[in-house]
Amino acid sequence: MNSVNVSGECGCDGLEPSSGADLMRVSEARALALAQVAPLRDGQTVALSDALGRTTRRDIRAAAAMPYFDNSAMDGFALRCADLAGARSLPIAGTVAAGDASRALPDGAALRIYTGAPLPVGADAVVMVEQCNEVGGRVEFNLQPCPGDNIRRAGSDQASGQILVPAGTRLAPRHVGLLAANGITRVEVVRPPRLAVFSSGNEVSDAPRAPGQIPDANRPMLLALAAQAGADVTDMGILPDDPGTIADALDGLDERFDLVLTSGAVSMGGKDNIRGALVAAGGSVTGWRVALKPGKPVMFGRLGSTAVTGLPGNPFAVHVGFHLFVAPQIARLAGTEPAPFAPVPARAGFSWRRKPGRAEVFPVRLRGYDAGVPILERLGRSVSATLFPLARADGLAIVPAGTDRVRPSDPLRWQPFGVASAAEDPHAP
Ligand SMILES: Nc1nc2c(c(=O)[nH]1)N[C@H]1C(S)=C(S)[C@@H](COP(=O)(O)OP(=O)(O)OC[C@H]3O[C@@H](n4cnc5c(N)ncnc54)[C@H](O)[C@@H]3O)O[C@H]1N2
Ligand code: MOO
Repeated sequence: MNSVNVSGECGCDGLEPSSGADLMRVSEARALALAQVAPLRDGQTVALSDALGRTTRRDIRAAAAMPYFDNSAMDGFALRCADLAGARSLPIAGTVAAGDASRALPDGAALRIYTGAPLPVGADAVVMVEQCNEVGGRVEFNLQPCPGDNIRRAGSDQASGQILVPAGTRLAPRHVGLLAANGITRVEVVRPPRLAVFSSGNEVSDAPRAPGQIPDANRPMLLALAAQAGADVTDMGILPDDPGTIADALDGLDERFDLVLTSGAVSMGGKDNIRGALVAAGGSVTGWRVALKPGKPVMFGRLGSTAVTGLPGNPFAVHVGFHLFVAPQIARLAGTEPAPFAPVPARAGFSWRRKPGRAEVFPVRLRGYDAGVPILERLGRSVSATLFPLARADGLAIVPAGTDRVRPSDPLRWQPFGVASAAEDPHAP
């Protein structure tokens, strides 16, 4: 891991270019990114309707066994199996629907019952309506039921006191559903990490007019990525290429934010001021430059107790840096286990000769499946300044630093963005 001295203690400014040999490996950089943050301690209680994407602070336990009461799994007829001995039909004594109070099953009779209705006291089976004929106030059964048929027993899903959702879970719609099913309307969650997003560069503008100016791609993208990852995001605008102004903007941010994100001005150019400005603001640079393409000049640092992550300016490098380093930082702050990057196995559907030395992340499209394994097509030409190939990708794939060649059907690992659009899985139901 390379730690960049920017304090001046060695008599230099510590910002000289370093050789390729001291680039951090991606795994080292990720560990360093995570070391800049610690799980937040403060919690808050929110309504279940506001809990999506928030992280549970404690185990949430079931207050009662579920289902609450014995009930019917089908629309049909509830009966006592023994009453059918020697008979094929029973008189219908009435109807019990979901929402009705529990009632008793008269001796030698059946009750019409609907799904979810409480099982009548004395009944021991439900026969589906499809397996019955109703004739003049009686029901004829086309099969001999067994005790327990089509009954959902009280407590058969979960016991009282059982953990429904463990601490450290980022709440997804399925968790919201389970908690709602248990009558839970408020949950204790971790305060969302407060995250500040800056862009930088004299050329970057929200309303480009002058020649040489370009629209800001990184700030809107980072705000969207961070919000999706569960952070409480603040748009801090665009910093000019001026070290003093950047240092002033960073000064004091540690009191307001858990993580500060910048993009641009972290490489070798005369205007690449972020590292120096962080030090001038009283912070420190804990690592810089990763053997990663795109995203080599990434900087990790701290300002008081706040992590400062400096992503490069090139927009695709920003996207990649977010997934590899910032998403894990947000997860750790929020108290969840950071997910591994690109854990899904796939195979190449392309050939590619490349210069080894840096791990490379590239946009891919799912072309199809071979015996259930995704076959990926590589998009774009490894240009980190463009988002165009990324926008039509199904995910990101990664090759290790030593890879100089990828042949068709070579194994790869990838990170799908969600449901892939194009390909049909022959193994799909
Ligand atoms: N001599 C070297 N030059 C460069 C190196 C190197 O190692 N030695 N690294 C290259 C790599 S890799 C990258 S990535 C870039 C990153 O440089 P910076 O982080 O300093 O970024 P900038 O120079 O400020 O900007 C790079 C590029 O991105 C555009 N940009 C910046 N911010 C935005 C934004 N918010 N929205 C859209 N586009 C943005 C900027 O205009 C530049 O074109 O450095 C290489 N150079
Ligand atoms: O990080 Mo740069 O984007 O490798 O070109």
